[in-house]
Amino acid sequence: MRGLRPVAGAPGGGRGDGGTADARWAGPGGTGGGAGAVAGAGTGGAPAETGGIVPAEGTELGDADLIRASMAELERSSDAATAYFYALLFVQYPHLREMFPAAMDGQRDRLFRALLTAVRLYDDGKLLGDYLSGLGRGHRKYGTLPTHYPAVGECLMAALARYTPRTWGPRTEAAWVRAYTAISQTMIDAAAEAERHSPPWWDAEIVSHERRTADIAVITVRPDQPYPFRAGQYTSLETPWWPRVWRHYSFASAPRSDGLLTFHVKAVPAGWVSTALVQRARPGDVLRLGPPAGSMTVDHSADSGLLCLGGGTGIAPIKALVEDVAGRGRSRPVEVFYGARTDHDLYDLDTMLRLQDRYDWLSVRPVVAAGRTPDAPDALAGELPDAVRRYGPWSAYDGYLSGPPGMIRIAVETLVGLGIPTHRIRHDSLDELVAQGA
Ligand SMILES: NC(=O)C1=CN([C@@H]2O[C@H](COP(=O)(O)OP(=O)(O)OC[C@H]3O[C@@H](n4cnc5c(N)ncnc54)[C@H](O)[C@@H]3O)[C@@H](O)[C@H]2O)C=CC1
Repeated sequence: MRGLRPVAGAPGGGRGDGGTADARWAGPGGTGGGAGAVAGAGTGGAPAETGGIVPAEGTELGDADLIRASMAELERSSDAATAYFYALLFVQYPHLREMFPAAMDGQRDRLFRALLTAVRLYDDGKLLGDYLSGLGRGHRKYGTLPTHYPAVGECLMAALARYTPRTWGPRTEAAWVRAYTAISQTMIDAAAEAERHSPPWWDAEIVSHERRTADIAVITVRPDQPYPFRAGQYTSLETPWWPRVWRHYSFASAPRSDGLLTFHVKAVPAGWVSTALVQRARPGDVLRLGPPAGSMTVDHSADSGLLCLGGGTGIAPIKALVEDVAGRGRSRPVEVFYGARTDHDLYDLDTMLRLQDRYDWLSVRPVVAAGRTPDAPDALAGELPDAVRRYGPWSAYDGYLSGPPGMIRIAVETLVGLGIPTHRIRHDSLDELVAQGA
């Protein structure tokens, strides 16, 4: 796999032959060690022919093609395949069950989305490496060990073999074995590296809980150890009420000298974690936080202006970005469009307007989708992307987008149409956002 390092000490001989015949999943072997050999794909075979990982020149593309074709076939039965995968995993390795939430619905989607993301990034070694490293660091909070990867690999191969009958064969299996071995090793290495300087999770006590509307709370926590992160990033969060159910929340402030962290949470229908956080959580309750993630951060080496669109609670990381720019003490135009369904939903408008009063480089424009706006008489009417189109020019700005996935998709199109190239538009992964906040 391009861009991924070869597995140090991977079992097998490393023919790099593009996957003829009998490759078997044998598990990664490098840092952290301990990942023993297992038979693959239910075929009960000999240890792997997986060594080398980066196949000989010319065979890489073959692997990518084989895996993409396999994923395209899998997509049609992804629900059944992931259900089969987990059923097999828990039957064969019952001790792993306790690492997963009681209800597995969301978890099934997560596995499939992670695979899709890895396949989508397959040809971009840097992005793929970053993504997998983040995944590896994030898995520490679940108690994932290097020895767990072969079990997952074995069940994944079995699920692929069963649910992709048209594309499955020795070459595809070999391609998957190489890919999974490289993926696991990258995750294991990243986890081992993170272990040297940070805990697997942070306990964080709620120190303030402020209900802003019937369904939105602003929650501030004190982590038990210093929590390093950058403005614009997010974390994963677990509540005591829903063990092993983790949800993502963006930090609503830049790092503060008192070490406190703030989140904006909206209770969404059927959102167990968000509803518990808004309705049940109180000061004194202790949450768990995973490591920081996300790359919607400010490039302080540039001078370009920031065009920020924050939809609903998506205003949280935008506020953090504004504080970050302010903290650098340099004037840099920052234009914030803050959208909500109704004026009543502009729960953080006062804070944003106070920031605007303080900084002459900052402009904040509320945008309300629906009807009359007695609570925010100056608000623009319409959807966020439409409002942005009425101003500009924006081609010299970098775009920062935060909010519902539908808004982000349309805003990307809008900003590209207004002359901002995609590489200068930042937002969190839409795959991650789908699971955000629920
Ligand atoms: N880092 C991030 O990107 C963050 C994302 N979020 C996400 O933001 C969302 C916030 O939810 P709510 O407050 O209920 O937002 P909401 O549904 O009330 O919408 C907020 C704004 O987005 C606009 N919008 C929504 N869907 C749109 C679409 N399809 N096209 C164009 N504009 C659209 C609305 O008009 C409104 O201005 C959640 O999905 C949450 O997961 C929250 C925090 C951070």
